[in-house]
Amino acid sequence: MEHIKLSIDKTLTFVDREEIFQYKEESKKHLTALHAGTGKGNEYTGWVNLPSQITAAELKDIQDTANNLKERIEVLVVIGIGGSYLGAKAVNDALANNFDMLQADNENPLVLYAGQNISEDYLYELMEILENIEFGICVISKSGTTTEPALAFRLLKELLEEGVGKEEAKERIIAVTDESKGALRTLADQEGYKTFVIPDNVGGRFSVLTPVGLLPIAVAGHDITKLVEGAKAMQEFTVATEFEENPALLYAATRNVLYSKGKEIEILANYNPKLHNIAEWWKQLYGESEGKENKGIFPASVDLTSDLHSMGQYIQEGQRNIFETVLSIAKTKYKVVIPKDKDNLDKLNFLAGKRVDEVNKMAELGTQLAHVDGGVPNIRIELPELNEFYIGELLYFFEIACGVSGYILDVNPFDQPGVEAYKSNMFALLEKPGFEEETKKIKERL
Ligand SMILES: O=P(O)(O)OC[C@H]1O[C@](O)(CO)[C@@H](O)[C@@H]1O
Repeated sequence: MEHIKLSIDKTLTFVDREEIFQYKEESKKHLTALHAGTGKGNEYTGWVNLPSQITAAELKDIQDTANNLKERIEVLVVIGIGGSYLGAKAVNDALANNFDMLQADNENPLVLYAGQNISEDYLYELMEILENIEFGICVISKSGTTTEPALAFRLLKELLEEGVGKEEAKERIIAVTDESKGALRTLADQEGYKTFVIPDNVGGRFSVLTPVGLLPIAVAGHDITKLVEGAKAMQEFTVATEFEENPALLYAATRNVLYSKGKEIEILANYNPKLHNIAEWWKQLYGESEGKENKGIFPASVDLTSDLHSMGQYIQEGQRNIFETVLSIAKTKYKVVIPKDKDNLDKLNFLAGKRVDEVNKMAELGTQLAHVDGGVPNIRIELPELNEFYIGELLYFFEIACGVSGYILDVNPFDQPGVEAYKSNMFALLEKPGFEEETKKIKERL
């Protein structure tokens, strides 16, 4: 079976293979600890075996719920923030037609997102559109108490109930949350919504292969069974494969060696706009997992070749504290051949007869060589093609590599204590009951 491929060859003018290979035993130990649940933050390692544990009955329940929604609605609004929406958006955008919104014959509901910001204009414009559309809501929050999604849900629930009545709204609202805790669980039980559970031992950023990601992906019409199969294939591959050929262990080790040499920023680059939100998901995964105790690689991303005309200058000649990881798709879905032009005013006839993808691939190779020459080590990840199976492999690959990498860095990759600071300031400023002391203190600083 073909898998996604990792190449570290273009880091080897910056680091020795031996420096990477010295992590062989350590990274294997960390992989074992993740599977055995014996490492730091082990109460949140339930995602490690998710792909092999998810049952056909669970997938069917998700698919049936998606099918039921599809019969009632034209738009599904996924309400969630961070890990409660980024995975679904990443997969949906990777697999959808680039111009999905304009496709009149789309038989699947359009998936939109809310609760991932607190912009009044965003919510106003969304509600304005939804007023004339048959819509449903999938509200997702593991804690069930996060302000952004709770606020959006309060508004959209009211809009939906006003539009179709409380009974029909109940059929169109699905809640994904904790089994027993949190305000969303209480509300969902009280209102009688269909619910799915985010397991206690799976943190938000590792939850894409639970109903958090799978339900919105199924509603958008993508094959969740194939997605899980891909993740399972990568789970098995990473367990069975020796370090030298193991993409996850090699990626974790290589990025840590680069980091130890001052390469503090990793840029995830793609050459296909459909992968833009894979990078957004990846940024939360690595940023929240590793950025703590004053340590961690800063995860950034670019869309190429677009950003070669904006960020390209910096990557080529700016501070030499970056390395790049390139996501490449071997085979396109469609074929577009460049035509010959009799006047050739644009001087592009030398490309006539070639596929657009050949140009894209040469841009990719040329950029990689230029960046390496400019002092930017390059890692390359190749997907044979963009489909559910290989996206599933990619998601699991990044997750398991993240766990190993976090352990090499010697942090707990599964907590995110730093996220609370802004929340407590915001509540103090908004004078939330219970924050009286904080309110007094923060007001003195203004
Ligand atoms: O699903 P929840 O509990 O609403 O959390 C959403 C996001 O907020 C965070 O907890 C950070 O505040 C992320 O880790 C998480 O993905």
